[in-house]
Amino acid sequence: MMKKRVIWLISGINRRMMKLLIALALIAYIASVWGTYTSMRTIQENGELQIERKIEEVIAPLREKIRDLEVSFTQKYPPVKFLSEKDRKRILLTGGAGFVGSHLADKLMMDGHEVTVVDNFFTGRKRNVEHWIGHENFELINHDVVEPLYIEVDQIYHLASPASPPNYMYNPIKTLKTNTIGTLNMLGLAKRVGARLLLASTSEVYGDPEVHPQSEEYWGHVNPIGPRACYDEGKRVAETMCYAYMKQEGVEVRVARIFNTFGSRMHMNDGRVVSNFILQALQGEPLTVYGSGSQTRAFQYVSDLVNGLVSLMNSNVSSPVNLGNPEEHTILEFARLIKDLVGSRSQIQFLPEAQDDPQRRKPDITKAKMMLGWEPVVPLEEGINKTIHYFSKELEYQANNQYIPKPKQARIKKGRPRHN
Ligand SMILES: O=c1ccn([C@@H]2O[C@H](COP(=O)(O)OP(=O)(O)O[C@H]3OC[C@@H](O)[C@H](O)[C@H]3O)[C@@H](O)[C@H]2O)c(=O)[nH]1
Repeated sequence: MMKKRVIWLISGINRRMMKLLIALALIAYIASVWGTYTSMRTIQENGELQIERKIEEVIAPLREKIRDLEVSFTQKYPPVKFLSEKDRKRILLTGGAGFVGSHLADKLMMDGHEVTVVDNFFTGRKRNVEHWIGHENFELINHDVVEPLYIEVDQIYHLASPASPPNYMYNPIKTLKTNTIGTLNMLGLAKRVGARLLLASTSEVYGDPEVHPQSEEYWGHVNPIGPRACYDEGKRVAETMCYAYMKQEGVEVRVARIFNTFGSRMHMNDGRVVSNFILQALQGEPLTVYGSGSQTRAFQYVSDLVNGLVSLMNSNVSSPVNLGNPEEHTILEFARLIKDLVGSRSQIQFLPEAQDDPQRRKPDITKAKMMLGWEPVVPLEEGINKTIHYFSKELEYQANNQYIPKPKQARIKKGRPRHN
């Protein structure tokens, strides 16, 4: 009965209806499959979105850190001028990580030159030039000028040598080697590559002067066998070498006779009067005056010296030139001035006078004024205040590193110092 009814129903549907029904069934099927597919997609997309959100949460702070690092990298160096190939010089700076050398490196870098600093780090410190490390115009080489150096340069500022009396007396043979063999090596390099060399000579070539103030014509009054001779005579023979290379080999030389200089980046243990007095005043310890304190000095701020050195290098003056500040003070006056500027209650303590200590010193800078148009511009008090600020910061830094420096005295060490 049932079977008959179905056959009757089917036979009642014509072919067209059949096709329509099949099409409808197909559409229904596709719609249901599509529905399942899209809902699965939504679930999947939601999942993916959540994962992405989670990843973003982790990555965002990292991305920020990278951005900060990129910013700090691009702002890392002090601004540097752009110089054309023609004006940009390749400059070698021996002793460039030291007190004066590092300030000179700053100026030459900021002027847009390519600077190679060479230092053996006896008194120089990496910290003094660390702000240039990685700069495309800057190179730092750990090298002792007593050994030859083979590089290509246009100018050489030859500053390598300990300069403070306790430091140069610490190892007199090494001081002599640095100023003689070291200078010969640098002159040899200048000759080979056709570079101009500026020697950082010193007011100490005038010894304990009998002429006052000291002009470049004065030949000096030096004890050749005293404790200062390693430096005084070392620099005197370095000058002699410069002029021998100039006359015999045609090397272009410049000789700066540098008078007492002070400023930031002087080593805490340097032992020179400015760093000693400031350190003692800041720490409330007695200011140690050697002898009666009636001996005189004239002090220049380091930025003035740096400008003088660059002017001299780029001038056509090949004979020696004094670079110093002619404002003369006794050491006792100087102790009182520093005590006042620090606002310290330190006492002044008189110690035995140092052997062969020059009694009077003051530069005659007529030549520098006339030939270079140079003279110091930083007033003494301004320079000292800047230096006091620097040393206070240094004391904080050292205290954080559990190291309290003590001023060094100008006494020769007992025993046989090492040298090489
Ligand atoms: O604690 C101290 C240190 C030094 N002094 C005195 O202060 C005067 C200056 O002494 P410094 O050690 O600062 O420097 P000096 O003038 O003796 O030598 C300097 O001369 C010129 C540069 O070339 C060198 O930087 C350095 O050799 C000297 O009379 C010295 O005896 C003190 O009275 N007390």
